[in-house]
Amino acid sequence: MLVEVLTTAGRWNTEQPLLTYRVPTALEARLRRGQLIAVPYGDRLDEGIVWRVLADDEAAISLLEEGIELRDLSSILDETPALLPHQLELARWLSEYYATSLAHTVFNMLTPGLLQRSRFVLKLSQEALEDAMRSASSQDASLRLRALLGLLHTDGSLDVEQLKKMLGKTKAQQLLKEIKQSNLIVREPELVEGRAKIRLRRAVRLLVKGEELLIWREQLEERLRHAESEATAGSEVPHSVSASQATTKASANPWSLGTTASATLAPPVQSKAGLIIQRQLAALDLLQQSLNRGSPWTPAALCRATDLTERQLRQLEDERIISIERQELRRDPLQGRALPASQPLTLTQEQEQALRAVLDAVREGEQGTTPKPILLHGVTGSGKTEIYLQALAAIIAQGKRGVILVPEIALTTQAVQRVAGRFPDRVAIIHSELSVGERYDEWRRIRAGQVDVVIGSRSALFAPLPDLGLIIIDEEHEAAYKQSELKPTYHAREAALKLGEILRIPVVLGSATPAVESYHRAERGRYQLVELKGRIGTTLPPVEIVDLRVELRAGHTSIISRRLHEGLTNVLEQGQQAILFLNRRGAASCILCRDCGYTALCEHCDIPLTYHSTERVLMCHYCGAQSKPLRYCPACQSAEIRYFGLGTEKVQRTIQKMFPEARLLRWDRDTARNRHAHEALLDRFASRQADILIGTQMIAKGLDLPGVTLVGVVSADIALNLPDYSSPERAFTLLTQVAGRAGRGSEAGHVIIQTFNPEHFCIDTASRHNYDEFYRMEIETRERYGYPPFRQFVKFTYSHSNRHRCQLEAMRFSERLTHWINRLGLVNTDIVGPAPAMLERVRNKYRWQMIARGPDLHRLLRVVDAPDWEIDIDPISAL
Ligand SMILES: Nc1ncnc2c1ncn2[C@@H]1O[C@H](COP(=O)(O)OP(=O)(O)OP(=O)(O)O)[C@@H](O)[C@H]1O
Ligand SMILES: [Zn+2]
Repeated sequence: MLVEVLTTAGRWNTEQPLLTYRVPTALEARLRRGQLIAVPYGDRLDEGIVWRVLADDEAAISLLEEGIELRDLSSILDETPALLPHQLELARWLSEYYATSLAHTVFNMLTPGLLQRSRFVLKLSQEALEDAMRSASSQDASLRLRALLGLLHTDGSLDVEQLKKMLGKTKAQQLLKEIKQSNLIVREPELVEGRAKIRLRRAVRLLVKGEELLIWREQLEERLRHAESEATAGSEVPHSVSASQATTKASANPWSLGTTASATLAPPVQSKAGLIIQRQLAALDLLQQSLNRGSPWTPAALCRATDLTERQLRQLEDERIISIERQELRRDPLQGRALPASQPLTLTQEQEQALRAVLDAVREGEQGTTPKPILLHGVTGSGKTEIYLQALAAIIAQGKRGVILVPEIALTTQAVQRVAGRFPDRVAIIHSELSVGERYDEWRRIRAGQVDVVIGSRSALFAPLPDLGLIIIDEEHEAAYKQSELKPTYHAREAALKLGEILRIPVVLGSATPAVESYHRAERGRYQLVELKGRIGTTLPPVEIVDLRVELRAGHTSIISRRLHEGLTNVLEQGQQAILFLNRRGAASCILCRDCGYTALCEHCDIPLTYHSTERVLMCHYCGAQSKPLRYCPACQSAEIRYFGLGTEKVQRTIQKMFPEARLLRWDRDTARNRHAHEALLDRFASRQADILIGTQMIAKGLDLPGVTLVGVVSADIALNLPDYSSPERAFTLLTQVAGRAGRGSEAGHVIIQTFNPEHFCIDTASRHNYDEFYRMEIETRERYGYPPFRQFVKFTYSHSNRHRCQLEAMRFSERLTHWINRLGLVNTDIVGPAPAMLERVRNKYRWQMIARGPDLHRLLRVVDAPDWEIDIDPISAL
């Protein structure tokens, strides 16, 4: 039997051929696709993954004919495959579509820290082991070699890298040469375990049970009485805790408090020997109680609780009453989180229909046709989550399992609570803020089939969940589903669609504001569109637009308009809650006329220009065109041209001054650095310990807080003015989602949007919660300018510490691309740029980029060889 293996050897970022190895007969029966194995590679040992198992005849013969000698694989590192067959198939697609080497793609699908490192160790040779005396006193050995021999005698082995560190490179080389000549030490290749490890801890286990335990206890008690009578000859025999008392009435057990303080309840024991026996009895009681509790005692904790020393505890081990062993300690990311159990709700008619659509699609797949993905377009608060939960419950009842992807930030908050509360103990979580160990433990639970649902961020798609029957992507429009910097630059939605195709299972894409691209696909019939048009038991909140130009003209210069001030006053008086939202991204970069709302746009791209203060130019970050900064507004001649920017801190200060009594909570990247901080902030606001929440785009995501009746958007404009073709979509989505946080409870809510651009179609349509109208206008623009989804984009980025070199390489590369476009005869395909990236200088490196646009760029990608360039395929933004 032969196997094709992807190995960790060599450079992952260039395509490596699959290596073929022979399978030793002893391993044949155990070998599976997707298993991690050790293989010889040169004189090293490397880790690999079984890509394909080949029958002898077909492959071996042709290889033998070519005169290729095959080596045996060394061992199976893990019996349970790390990737399932459908995931290997997904990997193949990802690797092709996102132009990333197969090895790189596959190894990046594994849980972090899993892969083992290859190294060499020095060990004593057989000869040296057999004749230790002679080897140690070997005449012709140098002093160093003798010292090393001594070390190996005590330690067994030494890492060659370690030796180099100890001696320095040259001396180590000399010594290694000497080693080679002597036959006392051998150099062996080895693999070292990765960072992901099982956490073990020592635990005390009760070996005897029932009747046998009672007998033991009686014997101990007998010994206790004996010890006592010896110590206090003539006095009354003290009686200690009796067995029946301890087991039947746990609450009355004086030891159940885990301290010896309550020992005074029984007559005091006098002798030292008696005391030890009494403490041992207490330890038995505690162990017996913990049997039904599930969490075992560590020896240290048991000793602390009973005042036994470890030696005294070990006496029980010697007598074979207990054993002290190593047990796995699971690192549970949900530990300590309140997860209120939830029951299925009675669905509304709309929800019922949506659920039926999903389950029909499941059935279709079972009957052998690939079901269409479902785009679940439901307004904010229409109860999409409940549909997901019931769809999952239905497939679980059929013995299948499901994955639900949610935006990163939502993972730390409500989504997890809802899912974990519905399927207690049957949910695993995967996201980037978990520690390597937590992820590893969750990953193994998933792989072992111990969970029915995996909830996670984009990489959760790669968890080896068996019997996958349904994939749900909540908030499918979210940018976080795209991996932009690291290879492969995949979009989780696209990967999920591919998995759905491979497995013939439905993929449900849910959103109140579907990506323009997704809606377009639904229109063209690639997805089945299912809509939820109304909220449950309430209506969408009315949205009021405040024209900041009018405010200014009336002499009101505060960042909080009079209407918003009024709204906040009301909320505070009624004891309700408000959210104030502002978008800080790209702050201080857009140019705006405060009189007429004019923004400077590139004349070639219809995209807002960015001001570069160092060079004092306005620049289009899409095509690179530059122009002089403006002093007067070209539209109304006003001198009120401003660079707009505003931070959460400033808003907080202003609000605090206006409402000194109000309890404010600020939620942004500075106040919530990790998931615990997010949880804490959310808990505080949800439990009404604050009145007003001020935050950036983070707070727009999926929060369901019934106490919130007012949502204020401090400035809608920055979101509109990012120099990117996708910025209208982002602005609309953001405004609609933020507005959707108001009035979700029993009290009616409303929304106030402050803007200098009240007529802007994004603001206008968002204020009417009108997705369809927004979509019509946006798709028309996209078509007119050939933006996605009408053409594919690929973004190429180059960085270099020298600005000139960076620019030069960018120019050269752009010429090469253009050359290839012509050679290949790619129609309707061109290059925009090169231009400096939005953030031109990052960590002391200049960045230049360009965008290739065309109906299908894969032919181009196959011929360009640009290992030094970052290549983002289907970027979510042109910035
Ligand atoms: N059938 C039902 N009966 C009663 N209440 C329901 C029902 N379905 C959902 N709800 C409640 O309606 C509220 C909104 O639901 P949910 O948070 O799922 O909305 P959503 O569609 O995900 O919204 P968003 O897109 O804004 O996140 C929740 O508090 C939920 O408990
Ligand atoms: Zn331009």
